[in-house]
Amino acid sequence: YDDTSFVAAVYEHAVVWTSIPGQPPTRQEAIDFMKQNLDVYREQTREAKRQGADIIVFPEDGIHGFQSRENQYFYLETIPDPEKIVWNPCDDPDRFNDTPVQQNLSCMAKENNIYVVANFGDKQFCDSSEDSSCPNDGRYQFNTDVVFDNEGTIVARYHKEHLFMTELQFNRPPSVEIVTFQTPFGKFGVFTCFDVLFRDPAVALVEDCGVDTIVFPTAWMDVLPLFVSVEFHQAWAMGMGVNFLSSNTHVLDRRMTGSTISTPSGAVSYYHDMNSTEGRLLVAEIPIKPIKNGVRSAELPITQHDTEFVSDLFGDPFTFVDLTKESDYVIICQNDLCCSLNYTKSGISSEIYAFGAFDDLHTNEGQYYLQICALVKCANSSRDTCGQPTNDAQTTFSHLRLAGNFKFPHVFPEVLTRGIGMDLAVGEWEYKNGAIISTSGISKPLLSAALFGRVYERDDGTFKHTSGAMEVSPHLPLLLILFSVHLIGSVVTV
Ligand SMILES: NC(=O)CCCC[C@@H]1SC[C@@H]2NC(=O)N[C@@H]21
Repeated sequence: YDDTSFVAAVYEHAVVWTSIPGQPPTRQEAIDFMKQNLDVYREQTREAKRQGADIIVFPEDGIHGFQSRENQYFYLETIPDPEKIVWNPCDDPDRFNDTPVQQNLSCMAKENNIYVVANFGDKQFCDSSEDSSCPNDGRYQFNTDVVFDNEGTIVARYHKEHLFMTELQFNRPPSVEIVTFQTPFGKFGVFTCFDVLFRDPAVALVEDCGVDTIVFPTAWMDVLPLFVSVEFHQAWAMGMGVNFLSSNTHVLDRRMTGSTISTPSGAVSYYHDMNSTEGRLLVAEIPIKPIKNGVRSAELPITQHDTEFVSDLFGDPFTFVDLTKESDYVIICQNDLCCSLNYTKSGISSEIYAFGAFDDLHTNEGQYYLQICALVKCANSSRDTCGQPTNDAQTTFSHLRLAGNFKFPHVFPEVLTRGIGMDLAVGEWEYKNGAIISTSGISKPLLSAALFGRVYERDDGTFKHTSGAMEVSPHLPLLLILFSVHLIGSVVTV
């Protein structure tokens, strides 16, 4: 690294694992399995260093795979808290019992003079007579990210806060952990996979701790059109104005692929491949201090929408309007959110696109409040397929401007096109003043473009829609004008 940039590496790993619930392995069998993954990690760490990397990130569950709670136990080590104990497992391997994974990772970091970020399971024993939250089996099993510095010392340990619904093998930590680590190439924050949908610790690391770069081990299952790994993780980097190093596991029968090295200007390097069974190393030079976007200006539509319909997008009833013309300016609203789209497209007439708004509680696979403006390719020519997953498209957009009147600050811009696999159209659009803008067009067929707003403020139930009794919107006068225009438009149409 120099004073302004460093070299980041992420490795998407095709994890070697087996799990037969009810038939736990012996500890030695578990170690032998993990060793197979660690051998790959060692080889990739060496290669990353050869390419100049200062830090390498490995994926969630990449060392032990996906286990039942009972089986997971045999893959766990007790990982000491680096805030309390300074430990270099490579230099001092016998300080604690039974720590082969930590020794292996620590020596990998030391031998290659590189920071290593890895995810595996931490066990912490507890006593229910002293700790009322202590699990029945007398131990916490934490989904854990561990960071080794370039000499092999453990410098950070993070226990995942927001476990995904299938992660019954792990426990949530007693309180949310906000974990940072300082390097010669900037301040880093760490969180894991499903955490990215929630405020703490993710947003706190950026807004309260001022980190420059997030390291993000993940085991992310794609869901088209708005939850594709590389699309969502690039969007988070752009929306939050930080570097984002996402390393995914590569398990195709679970729809897990897609890793990125992203900056606030978009992905510098990414990998997404549903055909190959191979892992992939990404290495890229990125700025130590990411340049953040300017403050968003409120974008407010001035006319109202055409014929509306409601269709489901990943469980959310979006209010959509379809794009009937080759070039148009359309507005669509739902609850407090109004979205505008200016576009020019060319494609075959059987393909339909819809532009929609969603402003409500998302309830599918977790509950969280969203405000989303989304342009989507419908799965077929029927309107009720708008929002359904499809990776088939032929229509291109030669001009695009997508905005919304978001009044909450966390908005993530997403663009997904059909390339050989999933494609992010890097360099063909920008996120500026709160809008997705493509002036010269997006060359590949468009699957989706969206402003994904996450309304953390409503999660605790104290903020409601402006139509509710709790709060009066500062935009109420404008919404009334919009609504009147809508009514007039409806009367004229009738
Ligand atoms: N390991 C995890 O924490 C996986 C969670 C990420 C999955 C994302 S979040 C919402 C979408 N639902 C999915 O099935 N995949 C997406």
